Amino acid sequence: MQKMPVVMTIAGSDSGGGAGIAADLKTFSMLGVHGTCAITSVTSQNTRGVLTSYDLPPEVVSDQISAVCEDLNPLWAKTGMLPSSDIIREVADCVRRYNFGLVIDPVMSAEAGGSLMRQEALSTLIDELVPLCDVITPNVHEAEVISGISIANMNDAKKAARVIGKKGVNYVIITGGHLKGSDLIYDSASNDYTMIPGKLVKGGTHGSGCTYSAAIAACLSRNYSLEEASFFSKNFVEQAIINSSSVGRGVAPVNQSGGILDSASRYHVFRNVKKAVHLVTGHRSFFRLIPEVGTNLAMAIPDAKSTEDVAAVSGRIVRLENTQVTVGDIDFGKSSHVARIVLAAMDFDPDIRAALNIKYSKEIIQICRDMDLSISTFDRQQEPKNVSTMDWGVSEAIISFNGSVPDIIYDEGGVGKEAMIRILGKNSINVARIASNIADQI
Ligand SMILES: Cc1ncc(COP(=O)(O)O)c(N)n1
Repeated sequence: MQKMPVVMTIAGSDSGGGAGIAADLKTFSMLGVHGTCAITSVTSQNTRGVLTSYDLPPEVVSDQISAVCEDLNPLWAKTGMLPSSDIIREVADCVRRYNFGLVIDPVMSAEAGGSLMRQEALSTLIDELVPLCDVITPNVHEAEVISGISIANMNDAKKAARVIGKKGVNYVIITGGHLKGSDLIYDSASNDYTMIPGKLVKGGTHGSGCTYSAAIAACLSRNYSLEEASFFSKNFVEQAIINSSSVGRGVAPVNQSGGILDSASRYHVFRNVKKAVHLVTGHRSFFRLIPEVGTNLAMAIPDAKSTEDVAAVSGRIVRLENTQVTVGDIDFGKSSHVARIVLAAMDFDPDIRAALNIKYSKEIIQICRDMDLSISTFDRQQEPKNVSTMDWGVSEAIISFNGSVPDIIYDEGGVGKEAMIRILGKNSINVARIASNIADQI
């Protein structure tokens, strides 16, 4: 039997399942560590805010921590909601007694409203627990409160991080919802700063801070360096935000499984495109089908929303004498043309996720007919101004085919526009096989 790292969260419960121990345990589970928990407070909460909270007696908090530590021996823990000075002191005693590594997420209030910490507890946290921790992960607002410095830009964030570092923390990570999406890591031993670049992603963020600090603790327990842990955790939270779902009427909770599903489907699509590219580049006569503009072969992840979700050959497949070669690597977001064909087809049938373009000739269309492929067409002369040809043409061909996606969509070109055939299918290997069959016959 394999041995999983054990990680503990010391935090509040959120009845709405979005933040606190719910977010932490979901994160631990997604990151392959065994999650344990010590509950500090039971909040009656939903996506619209905290209604009431009931703090557990401090000794019940330390009892839970002891029960976990004396059996499961977690090497890392994270704290979330620590509502009172008494609870913070119990936690500090436990950190000294059991000596686990500690990540502090200095939770002060709920995003949707409601304080999660008594006023007097803040100085206890700073004076008695912060000096015992390895990493603290405040957002900009929390960093302002702890450091007393107001933060408008990266320079202010650096000053605040230094002040917080002086309280006895090894690493301060200021998370960047307000720093244009970038995070700042301050290493107080070497006085170094590292920026982890990011982007502001759209989606629900309830539980994002909890998820981030839980991911850091999980990564550290798997022996990631702090920089690797922050890089990974940032990406994990971005994916959790992008994949959030509005399960209630307030702020949508993040979805920890989003990133993993996304990476898994990207990996699957990447491999599929790679095999498909091998099929056509290894074919003895595929070059005969390559149009002037080159061929591309694209496949989208399920639920693709933009060309970023579609993998293709970055510089297309081109003819080189009597062979065909790829120019550039397979990657997501590198094809606009063929990727748009896929996205347009997916609007009609989400199962059709791959496309490949080849040159047009009457002979090739006849071969397609003989192969019993379904065929539709559009006329470039009819194209309205200010539309994307791929979106418009592909939709036209599908609409005139009674709304279902045919195997082949072609057009005979226009002034300065090369005529083209597109092969569509469920995955890129399928369309590459069809292309190879056509090439066999030409
Ligand atoms: C029990 C508990 N812990 C932490 C948070 C903060 O999370 P958020 O700021 O995303 O609401 C919360 N709302 N509830």
